[in-house]
Amino acid sequence: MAKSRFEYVKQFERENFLLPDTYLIVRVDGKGFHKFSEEYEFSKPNDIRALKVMNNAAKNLMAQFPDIMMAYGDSDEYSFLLRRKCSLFERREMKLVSTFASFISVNYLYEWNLEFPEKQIRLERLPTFDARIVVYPTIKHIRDYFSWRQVDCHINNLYNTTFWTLVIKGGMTGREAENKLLGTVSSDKNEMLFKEFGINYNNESEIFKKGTILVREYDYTREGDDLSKRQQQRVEKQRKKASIEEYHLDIIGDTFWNERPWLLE
Ligand SMILES: Nc1nc2c(ncn2[C@@H]2O[C@H](COP(=O)(O)OP(=O)(O)OP(=O)(O)O)[C@@H](O)[C@H]2O)c(=O)[nH]1
Ligand SMILES: [Mg+2]
Ligand SMILES: [Mg+2]
Repeated sequence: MAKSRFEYVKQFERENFLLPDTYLIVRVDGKGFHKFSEEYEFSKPNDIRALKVMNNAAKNLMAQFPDIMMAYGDSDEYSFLLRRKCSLFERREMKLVSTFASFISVNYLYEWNLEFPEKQIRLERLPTFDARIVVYPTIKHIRDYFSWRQVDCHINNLYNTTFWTLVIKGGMTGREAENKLLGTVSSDKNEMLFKEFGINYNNESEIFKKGTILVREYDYTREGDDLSKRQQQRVEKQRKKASIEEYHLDIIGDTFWNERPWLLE
């Protein structure tokens, strides 16, 4: 094909092919959801319907890309684990990051319209998401990564639950509640909720306390380099057909990982 004299500009493009044989985690996060949640009047501290929108958008993403083995989400964020052998977009970083960000944004809007037909999204505040991708070499990193996000969910949720209880039930201003919580640890907040408001934090919904785990569940066949082309295609097909299950587990710990060896194949 004849090249135009302008074609040389293409040489300036750069591509980052992510390290092969490593786990990839893509994390998406809603842009300015503090404002977004105020504008569309999310319940405080947690809006179960908004979480459902987020979870459904993440499920759509998993259904679209069978290389996503599992995902974890809370608040306005989701982390997706891509399998070690993933060759999606030839592991091109920019392709992966931009596709995930745009896919989650449009799916969030789509799912929002199904869940909240009464709350129309306005052009001035559309839901948009950023995305980043991190390469991890070992299973330990992946397990620690998901524990990190889940602990973060717990810490934020305990804080938000106490903060909004002080404001809504305790009649404090935001500033007053903030000051009261300054320097407190988990046990202080638990005690505050219980003693002053009769709320046992343990009885709060699991989805709020522990976040949501989405898992691609299927009959496990060991993969690896030694599979024939035919076997590989069979495993590939299985992965595509696999069901995507939603859990709200106490901890993403040993039992979770040991029961699902294919996630970290
Ligand atoms: N009331 C309410 N607010 C929520 C809920 N989920 C998320 N949010 C809001 O969304 C924010 C998400 O936090 P961040 O992602 O750190 O902050 P952000 O405002 O999105 O800012 P950037 O991510 O930096 O663009 C929270 O701080 C809350 O204000 C919810 O269920 N209810
Ligand atoms: Mg955000
Ligand atoms: Mg966030």
